Amino acid sequence: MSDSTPSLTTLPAPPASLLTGASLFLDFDGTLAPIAPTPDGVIVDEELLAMLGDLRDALEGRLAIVSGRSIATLRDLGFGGFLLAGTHGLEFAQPGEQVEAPPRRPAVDDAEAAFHAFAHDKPGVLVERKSISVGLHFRGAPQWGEQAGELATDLAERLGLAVQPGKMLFELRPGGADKGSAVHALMARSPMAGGRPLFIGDDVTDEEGFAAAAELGGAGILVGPPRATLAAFSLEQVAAVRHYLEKGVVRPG
Ligand SMILES: O=P(O)(O)OC[C@H]1O[C@H](O[C@H]2O[C@H](CO)[C@@H](O)[C@H](O)[C@H]2O)[C@H](O)[C@@H](O)[C@@H]1O
Repeated sequence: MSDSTPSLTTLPAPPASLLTGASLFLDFDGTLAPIAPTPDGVIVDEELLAMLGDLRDALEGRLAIVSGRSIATLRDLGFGGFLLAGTHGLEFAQPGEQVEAPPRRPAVDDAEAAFHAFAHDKPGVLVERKSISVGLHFRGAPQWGEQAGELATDLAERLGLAVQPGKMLFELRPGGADKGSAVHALMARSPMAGGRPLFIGDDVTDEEGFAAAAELGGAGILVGPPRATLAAFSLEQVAAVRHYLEKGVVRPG
């Protein structure tokens, strides 16, 4: 995050005019889909995919999904036709093309084994195996959150991995990238180059995306209640994001 002073006041809603000429970066969980009790409890409906497809066309291709999910999972969820940045900026893929990603490190397997050892006698604690990272979820058993965080921090130090905090979640992944670096990388090439970056997200991992969008002359839109943020605008919830994005879709007739 940059040194700018974060704001705790309620931010204004984004004007629809921001969508004109935008290069749009969309987070997934908590932004395009409401938070569900478990990672695989999320549903992506056909209507959302169709609306995003229309919006991408209206923006001449300048729409990317930038998520903490792996690209394999984003494709399974139905986003195969979109430009994707996965695993918090570590993976990239153009529609239908191979994923550009670092290999899965043995250290991530070691972390996964340690997470399983921690979770096995704690109902509600869940290990999420991802392509090049691993998550420890405690949404189903919040009382274990503090210990989960201590374990993740300790493992990160011992195994040379980065801790990525999330919503009721700690992930371990290789460092060296974040959603901000993903925005910079994508803005340097087609189809995202040339537009004004607009990053919409809800989680702490989206703050680097807000910062990068602002650095490049655009803005961030925070989804959810006020908090310390580098976003300039806010939308209350997922339904409001969808309503806002629909304003950018040009339909014949
Ligand atoms: O960058 P995002 O697209 O927001 O992804 C961040 C993480 O989202 C997922 O976990 C979160 O959503 C789950 C489903 O709603 C919820 O059960 C969990 O508590 C949240 O932390 C996903 O499972 C992670 O892999 C993503 O990194």
